[in-house]
Amino acid sequence: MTKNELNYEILLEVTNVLNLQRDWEGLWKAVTKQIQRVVPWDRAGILLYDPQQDGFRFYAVVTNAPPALRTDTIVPRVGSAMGWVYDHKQVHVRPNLHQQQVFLEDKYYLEEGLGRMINFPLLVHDECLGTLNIGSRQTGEPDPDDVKFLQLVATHIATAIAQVRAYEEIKRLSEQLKRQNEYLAEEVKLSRNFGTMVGQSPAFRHVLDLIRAVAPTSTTVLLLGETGTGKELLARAVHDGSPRHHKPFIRVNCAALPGGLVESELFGHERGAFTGASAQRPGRFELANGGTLFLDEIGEMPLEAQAKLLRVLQDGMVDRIGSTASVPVDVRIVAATNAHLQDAIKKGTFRSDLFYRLHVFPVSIPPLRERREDIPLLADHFLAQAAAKLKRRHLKLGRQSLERLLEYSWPGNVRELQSLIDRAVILSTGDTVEIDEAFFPKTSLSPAPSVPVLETTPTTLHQLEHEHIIAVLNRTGWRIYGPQGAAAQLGLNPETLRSKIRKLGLKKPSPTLST
Ligand SMILES: Nc1ncnc2c1ncn2[C@@H]1O[C@H](COP(=O)(O)OP(=O)(O)OP(=O)(O)O)[C@@H](O)[C@H]1O
Repeated sequence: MTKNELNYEILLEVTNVLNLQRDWEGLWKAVTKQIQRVVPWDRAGILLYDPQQDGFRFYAVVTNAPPALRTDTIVPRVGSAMGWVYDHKQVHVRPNLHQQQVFLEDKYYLEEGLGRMINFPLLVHDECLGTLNIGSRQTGEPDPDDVKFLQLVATHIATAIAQVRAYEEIKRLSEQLKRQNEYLAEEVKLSRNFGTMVGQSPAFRHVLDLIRAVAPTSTTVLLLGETGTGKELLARAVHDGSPRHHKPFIRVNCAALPGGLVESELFGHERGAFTGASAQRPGRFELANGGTLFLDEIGEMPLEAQAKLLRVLQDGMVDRIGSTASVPVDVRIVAATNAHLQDAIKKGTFRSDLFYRLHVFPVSIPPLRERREDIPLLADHFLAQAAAKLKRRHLKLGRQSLERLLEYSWPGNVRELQSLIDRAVILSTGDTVEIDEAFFPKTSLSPAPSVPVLETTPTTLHQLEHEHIIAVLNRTGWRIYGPQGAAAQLGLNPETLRSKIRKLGLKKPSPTLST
C-alpha cells in the first residue's frame, strides 16, 4: 500500500469513528490510534476556544508521559501557540522545542520530554473552534505530506465538534422551549383579556403617551402605582410596542415566589446545585432572552436576590446556581411596585443601587379615584367582557348603579371594579345589571365583632389597610381565592393578599368553644 493509499484509508476510518461516537474520550483514543499509523506522536490533544475566558480549554488529550499540563487548565490566547493559530487560522510548527521556546506552554512540553510540536487550526466555515496539537519526542521539520494529512484530519474533527455543539444547542433550545411552553400555558390560564386598554382621562392619556414614547427603546421602565391600577397591562404594552414584541414577555411575581426559590427561578440552576435540583433548568432571565422580563412587585424581592439582579443588570451575564460559567442575556427590564421604594431603602429592605438602576424611566399610574372619568368606560368594558364570557347579550348598567360606582373610593382600583362588575353580572337576572350598596365592602371602621378592635380611630393609612383587610377576611370566612374570596373583594391579586397577610402577621382566629 502506498503512503497515499494508507492516508486515504485512515482518513476514511477517522471519519467513520467521528460519525459513530458520542463519547469524546473513546472517540479521541480511536482517532489518535489511527493517526499513529501515519504520524508517530507522543502527545495528541484538542483544545477548544472559550470566548468568555479568551483562552483554550482541554477537550481531549492522550499522552505517553505524565501530563505536565492539567486538563482543567485554561491556556490564554495571548502568548500561546494555540492563540497564534487561532488568530492566523494557520498551522504552526516548532521543529525543536529545546532550541526554541517562544510560547508560554512550551516549558510544559519540554517537561514532558517533547521535542517537536505542531498546532493545527480546527476550522469550520472559516471559524476556528480551537486547535489540534500533535507533539513528538523527535525533533526536526516534519514531512510536509504528514502535515497536509493532519490538517485534513483536523478539518474532519472540527466538523464533528461543530455537530456535537449543534446537537447540544438544539437540546438547550428545546429545553428552553419546553419551559417557555409550560410558562405560557400557566400564563394563558391566568390571563384575563390583556391587550385592550380603556381610559380617556387626561391623567391616563399622559401615562399612555409616556409608554408610547419609551416602548420602542430598550430603556428600563419602572411602573409605580397602587394595586390593580393596570401595571401589568402597561408592562405588556411596553413590550408590545417594542422591537422585541415577537420575543417572549416573561413575568415574575416577586411576592409570589417562596424566598428560597427566587434565585433559582430568576437565574436558573445546574443539575445537583441543591437538593431537589434533579435537572438543569434555565431561569426566567434566560427564558426572556431577546424579550422583556417583567419584575412585578419588585419591592418584595429578597435582598440576596436583589444583589444578584443588580449584577445581571450591570454586566448582562447570568450565573446559574451551581455553575461557574456565566451566560450572556439580552433582556429588557420592566419593573413594577405598589410599595414606596424610598421607604424600603430607608428600612434597609431595598438596595439603593438597585433602585437607581431601575429608576431610569419611572411612570406613575394614577389611582382610579383620581381619574373618575374613566369609570363609566371601564365599567362598560368589563360589562361587555363578562357578558361575552357568560354568553349573555344586551346587558346594561342601571343609572343609579353607575352613580354608585362614581361615588366609591376604589381602594382596589381597576381590578376591584372588574371583580365587582363580574359579581354583579353573575347575580343579575335581567338585562339591566344593578349594583346596590351591598356590593361595596363595608368600611374598615365597622369590623366584624370577633376581630380585635383598635382602641383608637386609625390614624395611618397602614392601620386603615390593616383593619380593612381583617374586616374583609372575616366577612369571607378567611377565603382568599375565588370570585367570593377576599382577594376579589379587595381588588387584590390573591398572591399579593397572601403576602400582605404574612407581612402584617395576620392569623385566622381559632374558633372559640361556647360553654
Ligand atoms: N386601563 C385599563 N383598561 C382595561 N383593563 C384594565 C385597565 N387597567 C387595568 N385593567 C384590568 O384590571 C386588572 C388589574 O390590572 P393589572 O393586573 O395590570 O394591575 P396591577 O397594577 O399589575 O395589579 P397588582 O399591583 O395587584 O399586580 C386586569 O384584569 C387588567 O386587565
